[in-house]
Amino acid sequence: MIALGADHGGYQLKNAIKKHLESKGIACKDFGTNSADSVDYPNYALAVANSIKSGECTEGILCCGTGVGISIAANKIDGIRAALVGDVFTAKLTKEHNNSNVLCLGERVIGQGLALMIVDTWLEAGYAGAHHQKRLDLLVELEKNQSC
Ligand SMILES: O=C(CO)[C@H](O)[C@H](O)[C@H](O)COP(=O)(O)O
Repeated sequence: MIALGADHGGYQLKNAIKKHLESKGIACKDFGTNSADSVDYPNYALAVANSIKSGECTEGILCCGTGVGISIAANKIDGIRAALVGDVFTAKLTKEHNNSNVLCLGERVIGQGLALMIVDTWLEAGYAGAHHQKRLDLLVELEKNQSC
C-alpha cells in the first residue's frame, strides 16, 4: 500500500499519481488534501509518515508546491528517509543508495509526465544494501544522538 499526501500546492499532482498507480493495480491510501484551500504541509507529511511507521503502508509519496517543505517535514520523523526528486537518475539512486521510503515531488516545479516517470522509476528500483547499509545505520544514530 502506497501512502499519498499533499498540501494545496501539490494535491493535483498527488491526484494524478493516485490515478496512475490505481490504473496499474497498485493500492494507495490517500491522506489528502483534496482541494486548493490552503493547508499546512507538516500535517500531511506526518500522516503519511505515521502510516509507514505503523506498517499500514510500505512507502509514501508527498507533493507540495516545490516538494521542499513537505520533504523537510517528513525527514523530521524518525525512520523516514524522504527524497525530493526532480529527475529519473536521482529517483533510481535514492532507492538504491538511501533506501528512501518517501518520495517528494514539486507540483509547481516539474510537469506531470516527468513526475509519473519518476514515480515509476522510484517504485521499481530496489535498495542495493552492501556498503550503503553502514550509512543508513549512521542515520539511525543521528536520529538517536544527533551525532555519529
Ligand atoms: O513548502 C513549500 C515550499 O517549499 C511548498 O511549495 C508549499 O506548497 C508552499 O509553501 C505553499 O505556498 P502557498 O503560498 O501557501 O501556496
